Amino acid sequence: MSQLLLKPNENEKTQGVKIIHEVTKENSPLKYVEFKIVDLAPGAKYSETLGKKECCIVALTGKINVTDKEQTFENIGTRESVFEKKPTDSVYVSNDRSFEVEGVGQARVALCYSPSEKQLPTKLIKASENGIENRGTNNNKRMVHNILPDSDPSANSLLVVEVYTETGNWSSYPPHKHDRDNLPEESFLEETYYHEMNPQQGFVFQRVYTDDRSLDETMTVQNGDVVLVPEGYHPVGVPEGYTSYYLNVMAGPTRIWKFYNDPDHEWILERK
Ligand SMILES: O=C[C@H](O)[C@@H](O)[C@H](O)CC(=O)O
Repeated sequence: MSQLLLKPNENEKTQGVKIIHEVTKENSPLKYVEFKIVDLAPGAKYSETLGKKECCIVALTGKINVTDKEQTFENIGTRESVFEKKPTDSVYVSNDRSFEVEGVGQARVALCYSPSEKQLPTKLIKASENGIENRGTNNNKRMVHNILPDSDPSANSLLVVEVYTETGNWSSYPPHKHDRDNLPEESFLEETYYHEMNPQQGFVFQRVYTDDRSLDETMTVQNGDVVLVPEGYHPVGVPEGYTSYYLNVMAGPTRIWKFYNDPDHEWILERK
């Protein structure tokens, strides 16, 4: 199995707190992005102290209370399933702060991390503040919720977005990459994908590949899997009958999302 494909692995940290995914600089090829999926039982609490990194706490499903010991945000979260296809609430917490997340009911939380030196204000990112984009044409259509885009100055290096791709469509397509620190042509952003499928037994194909094909992995990705994108193009194809969801975390030396399309496939953008 590809080293870039991570299957969910339940690790009960404390009673009612299960770590489903934990991607760190120590256990992955990534140097900027770190990521966790945490399941919280009602009343269960997960806490963490951040060093020189920032965190976007995404209420994926269910409701949570979040505090950074100075502010508390209660009952945040808008959906019981990501496939309700509505934006959710998130909380940004900066470097050198602590936070605690409590499950109000059963909840799944994504913790999205990247490097941060200059402490910024803790911020509730309300669902209603997510920019919604409908991208693409033909069978390349997808809906994007911009949770923490590069147009939002609330973070130092972190970018967070969620994407819905319907039956028989492709997203992160035409294949694009952002693996060179070469602005204005291209920015270098590592990326993680946290995938969900509806119905749950579904799968998508995701390819991660470089121009020289020194990296060229095509993965069958299932519900709850994480895909790491240290470099390269990273298109996703969704089979007939299924809806794909993924949460993207991106970070690199400069907080700009400037991607470069694979020249072999960029022509599809010219179609009417
Ligand atoms: O680089 C960003 C990720 O590949 C996705 O967020 C992608 O942009 C989603 C899409 O536009 O299809």
